[in-house]
Amino acid sequence: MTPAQALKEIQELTSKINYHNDLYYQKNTTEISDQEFDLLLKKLEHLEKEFPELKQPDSPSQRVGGTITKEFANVYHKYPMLSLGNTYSQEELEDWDARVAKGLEGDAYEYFCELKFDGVSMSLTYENGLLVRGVTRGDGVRGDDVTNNIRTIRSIPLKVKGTNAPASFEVRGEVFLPKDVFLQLNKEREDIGEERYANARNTASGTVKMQDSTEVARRKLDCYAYSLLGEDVADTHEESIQKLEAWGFNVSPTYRKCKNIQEVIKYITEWDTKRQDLPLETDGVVIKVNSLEQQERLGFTAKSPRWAIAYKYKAQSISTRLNGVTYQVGRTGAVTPVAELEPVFLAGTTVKRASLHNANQIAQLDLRIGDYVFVEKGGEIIPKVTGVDLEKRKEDVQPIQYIANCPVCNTPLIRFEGEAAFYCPNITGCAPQIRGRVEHFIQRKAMDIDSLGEQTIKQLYELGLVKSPADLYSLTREDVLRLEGFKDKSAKNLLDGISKSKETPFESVLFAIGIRYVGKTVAEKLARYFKSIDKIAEASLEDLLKAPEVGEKIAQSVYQFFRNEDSQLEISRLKAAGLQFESTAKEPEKLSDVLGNKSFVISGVFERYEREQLQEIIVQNGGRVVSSVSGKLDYLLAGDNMGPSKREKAEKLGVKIISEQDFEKLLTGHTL
Ligand SMILES: NC(=O)c1ccc[n+]([C@@H]2O[C@H](COP(=O)([O-])OP(=O)(O)OC[C@H]3O[C@@H](n4cnc5c(N)ncnc54)[C@H](O)[C@@H]3O)[C@@H](O)[C@H]2O)c1
Ligand SMILES: [Zn+2]
Repeated sequence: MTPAQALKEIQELTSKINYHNDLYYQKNTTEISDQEFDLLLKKLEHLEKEFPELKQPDSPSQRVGGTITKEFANVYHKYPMLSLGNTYSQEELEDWDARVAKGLEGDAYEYFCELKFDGVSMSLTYENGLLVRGVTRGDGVRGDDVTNNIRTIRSIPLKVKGTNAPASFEVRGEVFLPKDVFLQLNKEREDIGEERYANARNTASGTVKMQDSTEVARRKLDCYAYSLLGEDVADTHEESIQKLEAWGFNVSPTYRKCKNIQEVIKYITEWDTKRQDLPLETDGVVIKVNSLEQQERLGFTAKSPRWAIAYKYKAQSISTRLNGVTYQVGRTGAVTPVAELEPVFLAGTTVKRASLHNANQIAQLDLRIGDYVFVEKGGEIIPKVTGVDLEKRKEDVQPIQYIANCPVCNTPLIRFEGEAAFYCPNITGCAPQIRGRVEHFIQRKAMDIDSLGEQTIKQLYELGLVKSPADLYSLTREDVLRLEGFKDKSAKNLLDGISKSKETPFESVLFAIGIRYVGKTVAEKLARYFKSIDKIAEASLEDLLKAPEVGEKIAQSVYQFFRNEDSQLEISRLKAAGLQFESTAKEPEKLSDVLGNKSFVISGVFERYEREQLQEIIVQNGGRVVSSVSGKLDYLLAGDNMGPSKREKAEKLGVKIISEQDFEKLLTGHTL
């Protein structure tokens, strides 16, 4: 290769890798697999070694991939947070072992193996036994201070156990979303018509950087601790891990000390299949030299330690024939394409179907029936199609024509602006949408009618007895006895269950009626704020936006829902059936008008009040709580750890920024 060719390639690789780094770390998405990414980086490193003078100033081989954000305060790391060198091959692992041996000049050494947890790394600082800071890796030198969010993670001790921890130390750990939590979260999102999250890692990373800690708490993040830093804290990594366990940190019990690289390889082989049963995603094994003194001797490169390496498992992928594409219609009318495959054995199970994200993905992959496609198993139960084996493509294969009509009711499909999915707009006449709405309605978090299940709903629909949730309330004993397997007693049970649901409180009813984007939390907030369905139905877009946590998307959806004739009819029938459409929660007493209709945005954490308490106090005293900073806002009530971007915006717009103490002054009638 000539230097000119090398330069061109180095420049191209540099900008390509930087592009994917930006997607991965800033936008929490990916366009290529980790393995492809790692291959690009290897290529670049290789070329840079051969032509060191051509290395670009922004080379990704010299820096940790992430960056800091504006939404959080930035903190310098006491010890830089680096990346890990990685390999996918046993041979390279043995080369690394040889380099370690050479670096240690013949001294004996041991390894310590841990699984490579796939989440986001976190630095946790403890002082006098208390958690004082949680900071993201950021660019490795500085990270985002996300302490408030980290405090919501139950497995991270706020106070360490025992009395023998040093006065000051730092713990490194991986924050992750357990697989089951991730699946549940996606199920809930699908249920209210939100797009599914692509994978658990990206979702964990996005969650850690959310502005609202109460929402973070609901997401149920978890954390595994894997390193301890401080002065004279331990002699070996093993000892650090034992201390972390003793102090109450959550350490994955999957680690093992290994005498040599052969034992390491045994560990790697063993966990390749066993790791599938772990509660979280893992993508490899991290191998560390056990002695901390030896770690120090081996030192670091620009972006990773020489005393550790990540052995990454190749994604479990296989190629098989795409026999066809079928389409599923969900409760919200969203159409999901499914790949029908020539059955193939992959990672312990036979795979016949795989998910195709949406029409865009089919076009992007340029999929054709009869193609050989690569199928990959990630954390999801259903495998996904990741690419086409072009070498095996036959000449006569035709591009896939995405369907134009609903596969169930034949209504022409529509697409909403800015969304990738196609929808069947026949809300009241399309079977899976109708059944899905009833299933949503009866679920535990909604009306909680456990005497009804999917099968019964299906039968009720097929017999023409239930076409909407309201129909449930006019079912008779005779109707129910027509269902297969129902006798006197079971029929009575079913009807009693339906009847009892009339007592379900308003906020659950509001969730049950299935307004798009209105999940349980939002329903609770709306119910609390507006008090009755009539108030919500009358609310203008502007009124809706004033409710806590309601943004443009939710406001639009709620507004449209109540202007739709079918929903109006359904609500009036449910009202007639006797469901609860008013909040019975006690009205917060009006205490005064001292805040004179002034508007407040609440941000950050407060010493003496919870956020919700502040909201209540403001309303009780004649003020209003709004969700975003604008020129019309009267006060930004700022607590600790408020995002700098909010502050900046308020300053720019000339909005008064007030403290907790200022707020108390306002309450006693002072002006500021
Ligand atoms: N697909 C893409 O477009 C894309 C883009 C950028 C990065 N990536 C992926 O991210 C990787 C680079 O990310 P990186 O620099 O964070 O490196 P890395 O994720 O490969 O390794 C370093 C990280 O491993 C984590 N880790 C998990 N378990 C650990 C343990 N037991 N001990 C120590 N650390 C542990 C830590 O969070 C640490 O920060 C790439 O190799 C690539 O796979 C993919
Ligand atoms: Zn349809």
